[in-house]
Amino acid sequence: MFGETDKIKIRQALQADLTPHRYRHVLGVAAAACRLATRYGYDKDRAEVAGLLHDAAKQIPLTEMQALARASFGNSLASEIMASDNLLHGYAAVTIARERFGIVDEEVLAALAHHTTGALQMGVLEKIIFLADYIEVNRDFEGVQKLRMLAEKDLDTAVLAGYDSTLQHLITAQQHIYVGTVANRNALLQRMQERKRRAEV
Ligand SMILES: Nc1ncnc2c1ncn2[C@@H]1O[C@H](COP(=O)(O)OP(=O)(O)O)[C@@H](O)[C@H]1O
Repeated sequence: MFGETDKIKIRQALQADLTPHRYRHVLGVAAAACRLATRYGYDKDRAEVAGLLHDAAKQIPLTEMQALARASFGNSLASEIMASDNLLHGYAAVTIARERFGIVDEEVLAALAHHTTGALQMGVLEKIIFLADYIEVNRDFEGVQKLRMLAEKDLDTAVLAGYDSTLQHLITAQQHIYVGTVANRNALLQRMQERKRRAEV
């Protein structure tokens, strides 16, 4: 479990390492994660720590990110993830959390790893951090208000809308799409549809 001292130590380290803009975003994600934890009955301290650390590797050069990710995941990550700082920084943050801050909480570590790509199956904290990253107070993009509203109503519906928003953005910007995200989005959609069908019979 995490106490105030742990959180202060993490905040100080991040403030020293990140740009003011990135640090503000990190504080926003931690605050949004706390609110979602309260809403969905999850431990607030664990949500706050995961929110604080999700971008701990964001400003590290790609080659260092790759070494950090290898320290926790070996050669198990898709080559597309390994080649992109956008996709890799969450996986690299796992090693920073473990080695620099002594974090062993598997749910916190999974939430860091999957906050950009999502995963085929995500637990509550993974969903909270994935969403908090979109809806934190400093974010301003088309559709953010709808995402904030959905996040209050239903976690899965909001995560699905988060995936869709990123995919739509990448298509509009004519950017490469890592297909793992599409598979993760489809797996969630299928589980939601099965749950709905079961509720109807
Ligand atoms: N499937 C994907 N394929 C390619 N780029 C992606 C994919 N998913 C997310 N991204 C991009 O990765 C970047 C980092 O996203 P994210 O980690 O959610 O934000 P942040 O690091 O600001 O918290 C964004 O520019 C996003 O568009």
